[in-house]
Amino acid sequence: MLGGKGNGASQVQHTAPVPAHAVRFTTPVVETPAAFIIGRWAWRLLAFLVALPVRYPLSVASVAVLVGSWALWDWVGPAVVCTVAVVGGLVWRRYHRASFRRWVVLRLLGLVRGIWVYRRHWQPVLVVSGLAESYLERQYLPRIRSVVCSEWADRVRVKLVPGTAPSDFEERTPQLAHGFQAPACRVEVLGPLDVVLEFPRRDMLADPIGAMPVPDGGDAVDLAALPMGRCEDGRTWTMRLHGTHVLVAGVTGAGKGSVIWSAVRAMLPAIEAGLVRVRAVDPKRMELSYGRPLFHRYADSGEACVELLEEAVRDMQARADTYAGRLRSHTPTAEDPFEVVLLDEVAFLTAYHPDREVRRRAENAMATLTSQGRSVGFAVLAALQDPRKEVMNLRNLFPDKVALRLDEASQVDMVLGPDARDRGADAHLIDPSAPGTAFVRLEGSKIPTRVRAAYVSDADIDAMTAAETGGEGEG
Ligand SMILES: Nc1ncnc2c1ncn2[C@@H]1O[C@H](COP(=O)(O)OP(=O)(O)OP(=O)(O)O)[C@@H](O)[C@H]1O
Repeated sequence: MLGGKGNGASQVQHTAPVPAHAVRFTTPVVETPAAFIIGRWAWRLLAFLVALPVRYPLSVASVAVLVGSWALWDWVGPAVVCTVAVVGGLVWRRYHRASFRRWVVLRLLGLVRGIWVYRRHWQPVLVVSGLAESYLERQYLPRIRSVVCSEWADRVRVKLVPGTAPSDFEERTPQLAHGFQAPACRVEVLGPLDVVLEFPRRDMLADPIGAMPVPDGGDAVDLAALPMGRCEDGRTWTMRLHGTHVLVAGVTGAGKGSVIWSAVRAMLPAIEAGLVRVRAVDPKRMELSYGRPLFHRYADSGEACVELLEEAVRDMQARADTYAGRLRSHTPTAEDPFEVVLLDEVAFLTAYHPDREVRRRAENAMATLTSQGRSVGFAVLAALQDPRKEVMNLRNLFPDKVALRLDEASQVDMVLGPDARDRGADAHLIDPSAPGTAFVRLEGSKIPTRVRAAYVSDADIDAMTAAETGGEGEG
């Protein structure tokens, strides 16, 4: 029988725990003497006091001046110091508002928000969102190193607990944003165990941005940094077009037109000077037809669009032949202008056109332009509503992408790359009432940045075409 002594099985009570080992060694618990604990506290207090003048030089200097003046002149001293400080501050603010904001207002704000918003709620928010680590019944929390306020956001620099990774934070950005009552949270990795959590305080992109000023003259046009609109930190959003290709993706009404027109506007003097030539493919006949006089070539029907693309390919190959063995990069000149191919709703040609032959030829021409055009001064700026592979399998040939409002969360990574959503590029959550808002990866940054394209109105386009045609385009 199974339970019998003869089969070698020992008698075990059903409810008793089964020991993992016959002998268990446990660490002896030694009580720490109180003197050690008090000594450690005293040491930490001393280290804090010694570090104070280095960490907070202005605050420590102010307190020292107040105390010194009080010691020297009784209450008159602090009264005089405070009066001088207040009057000096008012004069400073009156004559140099920007530096006063940077050095006084934003620093004080950082101090107050650091204590009141972040340090006060740090432990509960991190514990509830699952970012606190436990080991041998002790809790380990990432440590706040500093809180710095800019005009639009709080940057909380954090030292991670060894053994954890920045991706733990990237996965919990919604919890952090809600926990600290911010509209969003972005994670930037500075180094090992060193990350910055960026919490926007206000939306610098809430109001529409008027068309950017047209550069003065062809020489002022920087094709590597065309002014397109504004970044969420208030800086001008600039976009490279020379030496790259740009894909602009967004649902209908997301503002693809404003990205295309802002780029054309930023190149206008160079177009007039003959340093840039634009070919426009406009199958919808709505967006680009308005500015026809600005374009070297324009096409709207399926067959004409493909012919335009194939002509661009022939020109590109002819230029590559003349450059072969002589030149390795392109500089725009009147003889060899920078050639831009604008494609509005590229899926019309690659997926929706009923004629399979047109689709095949369009895709071949686009693939050739995007894979060979960069170094010989050909760029493609294409707009697209649906970024899925079935619709546009050439999207990886576009090195730069702009993600306007998208339909689904999964489309964000299709447009901006695999980790874009984890890093806070919530293009699917862009407010439909803020067209032109997008996420882009700026040069030299791995973090997607929120931007808003300037709105180029019909009147602005009229003025641009009038300038090109010497007044005929007006009205
Ligand atoms: N940058 C912007 N700032 C403010 N409003 C904008 C901006 N861009 C577009 N809009 C507004 O949104 C409307 C739709 O924009 P637009 O036609 O550019 O979208 P789209 O993405 O090209 O849509 P579709 O694919 O249907 O052509 C415009 O008529 C305009 O009123």
